[in-house]
Amino acid sequence: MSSFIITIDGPSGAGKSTICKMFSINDGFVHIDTGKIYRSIAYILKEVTEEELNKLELDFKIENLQVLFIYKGKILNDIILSEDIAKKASTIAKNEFVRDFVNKLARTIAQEGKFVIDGRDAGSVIFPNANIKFYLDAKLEERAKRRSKELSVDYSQSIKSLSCRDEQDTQRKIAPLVVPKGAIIIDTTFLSVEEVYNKIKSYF
Ligand SMILES: Nc1ncnc2c1ncn2[C@@H]1O[C@H](COP(=O)(O)OP(=O)(O)OP(=O)(O)O)[C@@H](O)[C@H]1O
Ligand SMILES: Nc1ccn([C@H]2C[C@H](O)[C@@H](COP(=O)(O)O)O2)c(=O)n1
Repeated sequence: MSSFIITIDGPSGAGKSTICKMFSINDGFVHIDTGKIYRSIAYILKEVTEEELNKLELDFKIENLQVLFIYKGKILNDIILSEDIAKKASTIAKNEFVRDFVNKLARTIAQEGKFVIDGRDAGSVIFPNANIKFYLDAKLEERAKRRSKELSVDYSQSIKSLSCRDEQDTQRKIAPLVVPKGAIIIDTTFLSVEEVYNKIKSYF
């Protein structure tokens, strides 16, 4: 069994999922969004305990090169996009047992084929031997602008919730958001989506 793995890490709103989707459409990579696994757990479980998580039957299927996360027959991907779910996801992501669950699921999915995987620790912890690693960044103000446009929420509210998540995601003890060893850093603040994609492609 063999797989070709690209990891893309970075803070919320840096443009990771957007670029991963382009890799699916243009280059045939299966996209695994590890944030969606954290969000699914946050959405399903009222209280996230190790016992509840061990019983959790979170299924997945790959459709059109996207990994869909399924609970009791319901696809969760499009109903876990709110900033409230994201905040809860960021909070539960501090737990070691939650991280172990997510890492195991991501590795199970990426067994054979071409995968582009985004998150906070995709290249540092989940796939340290990835074929190529990227770290996308952007200024907080630009990320908040993007997020408030996408979710139709107030800009100052976006600034608040993104800074709170940045703080939690970079300061936690286990697998904090870092630039993975060997990752190529791209600041997307002043780049269009196409410019970011072309820059990444120039490294292949
Ligand atoms: N280079 C860019 N220029 C302008 N807007 C962008 C750019 N990249 C992404 N966006 C927009 O910013 C928003 C956030 O992008 P995206 O969801 O890809 O970020 P992300 O890094 O995956 O965030 P998260 O970790 O929260 O999932 C989207 O609405 C997307 O269309
Ligand atoms: N590899 C990952 C992916 C996600 N998380 C946590 C931290 C994020 O704030 C939250 C939601 O992620 P998003 O969908 O915004 O990418 O999930 C993490 O800790 N590690």
